Amino acid sequence: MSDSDPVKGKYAAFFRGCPVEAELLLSDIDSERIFDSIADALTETGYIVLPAALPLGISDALFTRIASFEDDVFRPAGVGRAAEFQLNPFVRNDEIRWLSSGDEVEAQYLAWMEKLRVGLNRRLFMGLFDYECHFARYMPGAFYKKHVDAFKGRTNRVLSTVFYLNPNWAVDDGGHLVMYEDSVEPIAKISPLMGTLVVFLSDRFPHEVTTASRLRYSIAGWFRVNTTLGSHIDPPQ
Ligand SMILES: O=C(O)CCC(=O)C(=O)O
Ligand SMILES: [Fe+2]
Repeated sequence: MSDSDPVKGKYAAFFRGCPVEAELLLSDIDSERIFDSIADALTETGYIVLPAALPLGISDALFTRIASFEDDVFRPAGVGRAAEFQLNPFVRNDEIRWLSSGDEVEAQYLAWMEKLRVGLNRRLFMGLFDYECHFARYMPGAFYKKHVDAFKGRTNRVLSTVFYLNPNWAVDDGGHLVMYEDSVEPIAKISPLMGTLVVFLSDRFPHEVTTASRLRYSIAGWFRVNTTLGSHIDPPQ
């Protein structure tokens, strides 16, 4: 716990002697501030890049987990949902594995995203209903061509997240997330560096993953709104 931070400093004396509770509470104070920044950025520009949003222990554990998976844990990623799902290796050739709360480490990531969901609904009334996410592994040479995660009015995915798990990534390694808005010029070019979290409005920013020269790990996820219609319970779109 650091006394130099004004908010932490204020509570430091109070919590001296009970470090576990203090750290837990302080990490909540940290995440509330991060949720403020995310909410402000979504209102102002529609996206944010945060170099170290989650507690370091969670990033490290997620990296250890994805790096320990055998090859057969991953499935080739496809394009389109449900009945429209198809493999299209000319568009993307990464491999994925969905997260589930059955694993302790994955549960910690999902729990942080649940706090973010509640935090954003409270601040922006976004009506975020649930969250789904998968690990992604891009082998050297893999890419994901320019796409949007959601088409306006045709999807229940409203907010995209990407979290990177690549220690010591160099600019020359490629594998950038390149984001566009209205023009052909990119608005952002993001290195997939360990601990970086990107959050953006799903229907607003076409984006691509450029070819990487080394193995690239990430967790891509989407907050969804509930689009239950009549007898169709939250249909996939
Ligand atoms: O890994 C990334 O940087 C982005 C991945 C992506 O765009 C997606 O999975 O939809
Ligand atoms: Fe995407």
